[in-house]
Amino acid sequence: MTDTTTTNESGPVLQIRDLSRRFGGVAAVSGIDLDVAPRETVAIIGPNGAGKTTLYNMVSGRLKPTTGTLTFEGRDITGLAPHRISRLGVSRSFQINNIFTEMTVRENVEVALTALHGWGKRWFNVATRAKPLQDEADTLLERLSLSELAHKRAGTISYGDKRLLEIAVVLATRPRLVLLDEPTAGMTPQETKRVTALIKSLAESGDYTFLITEHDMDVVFGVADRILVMHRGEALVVGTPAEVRDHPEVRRAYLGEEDEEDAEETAS
Ligand SMILES: Nc1ncnc2c1ncn2[C@@H]1O[C@H](COP(=O)(O)OP(=O)(O)OP(=O)(O)O)[C@@H](O)[C@H]1O
Repeated sequence: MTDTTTTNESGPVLQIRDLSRRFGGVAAVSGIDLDVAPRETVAIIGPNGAGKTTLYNMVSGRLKPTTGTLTFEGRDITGLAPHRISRLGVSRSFQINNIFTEMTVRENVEVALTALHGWGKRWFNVATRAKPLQDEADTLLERLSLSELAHKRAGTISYGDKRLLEIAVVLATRPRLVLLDEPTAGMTPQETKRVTALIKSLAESGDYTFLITEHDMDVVFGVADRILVMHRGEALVVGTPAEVRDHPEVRRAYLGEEDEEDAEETAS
């Protein structure tokens, strides 16, 4: 059996144990074990219907597990509501609908920062005066390559930039675990390349811990420290990109469910 856990001196950020979810007779996720260490980037991949979304939705609280446990920083979060899990420090990207389109790019980040600092509705007054907050917003915009768009209305920027802004907003809440759900979905190849490089640099900064689902294998192999490969609800293998790439069962799972050309791309 594959060991899908890892040990870390300071303990895992996220610990998944024997996690399962059934929908009637369908075992969407079965007996998943996974540890995500601090500052690690773990990607979940697998063919269509493998159970990635179901697993991801259990971690964020959108779905309750049928059995098993989820532990975040030593605390049992199994079955907690999404907002409670989020308040504990697990932030997920929302695919753009957490962006205020009428506000500028910078204001969007400032709103998220004021929420973090607990200034609530006074955000605008505070935001226009508080230098540390502005500096923090600038730093985040710079990290996401959005500085040049800081004064543009968020509704007017490109799709790829909106996704980056959305990541900036998520990071502004200083999450200790960031869930990115298909961060490059719907992007042009150029946008995908740019976003992949940025996620990689954020991951390499050592400031964040990421759990990512993604269909694009170039993105996955470009950013992940470890990859969990799911197949029919189960963990087929977890390992480094090199281990996963060379794993015969992974090749077979993809070869079995995709056409040969796709599978070769996946494995290359
Ligand atoms: N709400 C639901 N009700 C019934 N069955 C479901 C439900 N959600 C998922 N399933 C089933 O659970 C299995 C896993 O689905 P899931 O969406 O988690 O897979 P996935 O790996 O995310 O697939 P994809 O890559 O196509 O998004 C599939 O057989 C799917 O049909």
